[in-house]
Amino acid sequence: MNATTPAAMPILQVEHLSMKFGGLVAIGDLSFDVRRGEITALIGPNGAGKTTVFNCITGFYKPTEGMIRFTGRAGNEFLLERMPDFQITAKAKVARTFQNIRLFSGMTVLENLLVAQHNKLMKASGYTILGLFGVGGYPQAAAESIEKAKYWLDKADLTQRADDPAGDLPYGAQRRLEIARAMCTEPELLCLDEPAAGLNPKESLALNALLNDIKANTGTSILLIEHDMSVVMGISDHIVVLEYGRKISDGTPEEVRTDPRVIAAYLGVDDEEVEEVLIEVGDEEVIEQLDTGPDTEHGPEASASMLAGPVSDTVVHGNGERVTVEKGAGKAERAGTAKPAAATPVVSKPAAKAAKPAKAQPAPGPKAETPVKASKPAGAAKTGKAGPAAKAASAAAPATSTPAKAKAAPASGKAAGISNRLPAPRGGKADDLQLVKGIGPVNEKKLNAHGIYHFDQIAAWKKADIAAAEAYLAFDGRIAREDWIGQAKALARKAASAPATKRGGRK
Ligand SMILES: Nc1ncnc2c1ncn2[C@@H]1O[C@H](COP(=O)(O)OP(=O)(O)OP(=O)(O)O)[C@@H](O)[C@H]1O
Repeated sequence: MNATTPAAMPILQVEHLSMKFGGLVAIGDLSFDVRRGEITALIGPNGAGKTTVFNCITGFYKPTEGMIRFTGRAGNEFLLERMPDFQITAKAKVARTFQNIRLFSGMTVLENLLVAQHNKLMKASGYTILGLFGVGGYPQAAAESIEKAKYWLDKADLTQRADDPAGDLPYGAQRRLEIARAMCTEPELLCLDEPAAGLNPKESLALNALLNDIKANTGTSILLIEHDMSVVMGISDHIVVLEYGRKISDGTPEEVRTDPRVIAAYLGVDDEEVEEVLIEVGDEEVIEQLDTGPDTEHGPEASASMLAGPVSDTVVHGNGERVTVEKGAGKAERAGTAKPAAATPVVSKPAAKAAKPAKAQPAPGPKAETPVKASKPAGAAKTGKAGPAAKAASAAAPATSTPAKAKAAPASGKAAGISNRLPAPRGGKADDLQLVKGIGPVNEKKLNAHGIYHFDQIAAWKKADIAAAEAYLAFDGRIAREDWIGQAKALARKAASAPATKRGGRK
């Protein structure tokens, strides 16, 4: 088999794709391949253009420019941008699921799988009532459809629920049913839009198993949009990263997870996960340099998309390598807050960095396997790194490290918009805000930078403060969802009654 046989050809070639909505460029000159039989993930921060790419591939949108070439198993070639959506499904055999589950919730699980095969059954009936009464190939097609439905019920671990209404299934099972239903159409390419959204870790594992099974046993190629990095990194062969509608990285999970441009785009994950990714990458200095807050010149005030143009910055790695990083897609940037003074690199920071000798990059291979916690000491053990000493110093004297930020807090006050900021922690000792579920180390740092150090400050937040904090942390609705105020009130009460020494205790 040579490189030009259909089996060796990518199943999908996206070439110079652009999609404009009026003046907004949702996708700009995007090119990437989906290789046959592989799982390709499309990731990026919210609004990066992922769903728009899906909508162009599946015919929901006609792209402004560019070509989407689909090559089937038999060598049949289609230019999807020229086809109506129903033909993309029927002829090119591209199936998709949506961000929001779209099942027939009143039908049983089995019926959902049979309905998916409606076209095939109608064809077998010859589109006549006689077909339904057994004339022609209908009975055989009906039997095959039931067999196929049973097969996918089993694969999706739904056999026990076959007769239950689809709407009664738990969320994770509904997601698997959607995929099983799509698979009943025997697609060559399966496009999944955030299949792990809302799943718990156990359900995510079940989803991974189902997708791996599809890859191993059906020959269906998978293109998925996903924010859940455990799914993306766990099952993808190939990852394409978008930011502001442009491709910023394209490679294996290992290549992408260590790409500073991807780290800058925060892998489309929440702040706590960013920290984990950076620790895994082993280059803590990158986050320090990227954590400079929103860019006022190129940020969301100018545009929610790439109209603002790429924002470049040069990041110096621990090993002395200088890498130009395109920034600006961070959720905080899009939140529309002005750049807080606290976020501006303090004068001492570059000096401290300059003093740091080059550090060895950890070997890429085993690092991916290394648990986050285990990789921490490795980072700290890097040759001659000044960081650990600095960290030790800050651990020993937290009050002296926070005031540096605190001094900057008043300047950032107006931008922050949180009413009860403090210039410094009371008594020089901040509460351990990480005790509030949903506040990780990165968010604690950000809150401190905004003059929030104590549980009672969070407990006293009003609606406007929550909105301001969410804009800064880029947590739409999360503070209310996780009841930070309630948690903080309880923690404040506990802290008030506990001896002073316990206030800063970790979880
Ligand atoms: N029909 C539309 N009309 C106008 N603008 C649109 C339309 N569809 C998408 N956009 C814009 O295009 C940009 C990309 O949106 P898209 O939904 O593709 O991003 P995404 O990466 O899928 O985001 P998310 O992860 O939040 O789903 C956004 O700025 C969005 O507002």
